[in-house]
Amino acid sequence: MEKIVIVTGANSGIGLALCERLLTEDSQLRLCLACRNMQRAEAARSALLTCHTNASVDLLHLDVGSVQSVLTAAQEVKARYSKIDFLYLNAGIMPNPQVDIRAFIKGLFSRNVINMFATAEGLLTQQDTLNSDGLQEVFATNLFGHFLMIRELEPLLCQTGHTSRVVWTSSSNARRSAFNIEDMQHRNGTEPYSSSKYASDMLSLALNRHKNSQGLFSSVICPGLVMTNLTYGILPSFFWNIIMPIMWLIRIFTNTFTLTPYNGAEALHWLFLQKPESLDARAKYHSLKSGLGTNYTQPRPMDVDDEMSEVLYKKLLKLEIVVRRQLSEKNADNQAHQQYLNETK
Ligand SMILES: NC(=O)C1=CN([C@@H]2O[C@H](COP(=O)(O)OP(=O)(O)OC[C@H]3O[C@@H](n4cnc5c(N)ncnc54)[C@H](OP(=O)(O)O)[C@@H]3O)[C@@H](O)[C@H]2O)C=CC1
Ligand SMILES: CC(C)CCC[C@@H](C)[C@H]1CC[C@H]2C3=C(CC[C@]12C)[C@@]1(C)CCC(=O)C[C@@H]1CC3
Repeated sequence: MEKIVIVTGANSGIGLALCERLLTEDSQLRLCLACRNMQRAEAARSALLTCHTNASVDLLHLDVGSVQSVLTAAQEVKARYSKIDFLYLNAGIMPNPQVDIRAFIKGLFSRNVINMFATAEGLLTQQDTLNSDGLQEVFATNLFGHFLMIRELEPLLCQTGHTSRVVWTSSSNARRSAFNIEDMQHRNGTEPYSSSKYASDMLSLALNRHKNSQGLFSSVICPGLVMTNLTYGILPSFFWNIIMPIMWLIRIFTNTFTLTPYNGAEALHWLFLQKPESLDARAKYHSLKSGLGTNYTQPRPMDVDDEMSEVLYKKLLKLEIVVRRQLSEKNADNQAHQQYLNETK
């Protein structure tokens, strides 16, 4: 039977590279590109079909940062498919990134230099905003929208006799010290990206605890440092091109500089080939590239604990109730307003 695979943020970067790799791996699979920008999604679909002429590639409109869009997209998925084999939760943003140059120069001469290049610890801050649902945008996009998607798709993801997988594209930038359980949306800090990625690590652990018995398995990956629209938002592309030889040099010391989307998608692809029972719920699977040019996947322990992941899971469930209520009130208001307009006409 054909495998159904959904990839969020599939129109560029690591998501698109993953789609390409999956179609090369299994020409029978049914791939669904879940994207907010349908023009770019069409372009991605055409590019994939150029190399894989007979492939089944569907498009789904999904703005994972909008509650209404997630609910509508999930309805559409339930109407189209009777099961989901893989749901890759890959869409992500890092708005208004700022590199702390002084911390970077200081770090260059410290013993922590390799770790600094691998994780960007102490180097990066972002400016976050509120979205139209009243949620912090980074939290809503990188974490909550995906959580809501899983909740909505539970009838397909948790079926007796069938195993489903969700895979989070996390980051080496995920850090416990950037996350505060009392402020899970990171309203008050300057590292919303790091916080949201750490939250996804914890949520994956909680999902495994609650859902493995219902056939749903969750994993977390880190793609390494990859040249994509996201990294071109941190420093301009010409700068990255100039320092490329240095980056190749750094790769000898930290294999995390995977650099191309193809390499970055290594762990996502590797997980597609693994049996879920063989995976470690507490591990993050890293895409790595050695100095000699070999791609490989390596599990590394995550800095997560059961207790905090459980608190986060409960808080997300509570927030889900709140946003659903707010949305139905908003929709009822809109309907009443529309009715009023029709009547006065
Ligand atoms: N590049 C890197 O070095 C690293 C990246 N990552 C993670 O990898 C993932 C993919 O990023 P990457 O390929 O690098 O960057 P890209 O910017 O190329 O890809 C991000 C994708 O997410 C989509 N997206 C963003 N916001 C939304 C939204 N609200 N709804 C639906 N789709 C959305 C983008 O679509 P659109 O075209 O509409 O913007 C795009 O397709 C992200 O989660 C990122 O955090 C992790 C570690 C390192
Ligand atoms: C190579 C140098 C001369 C200059 C690069 C310095 C920094 C801009 C980069 C060093 C480590 C990088 C890094 C990321 C962004 C760019 C760096 C800070 C990420 C945060 C990008 C997104 C992620 O999810 C993880 C990356 C970790 C490493």
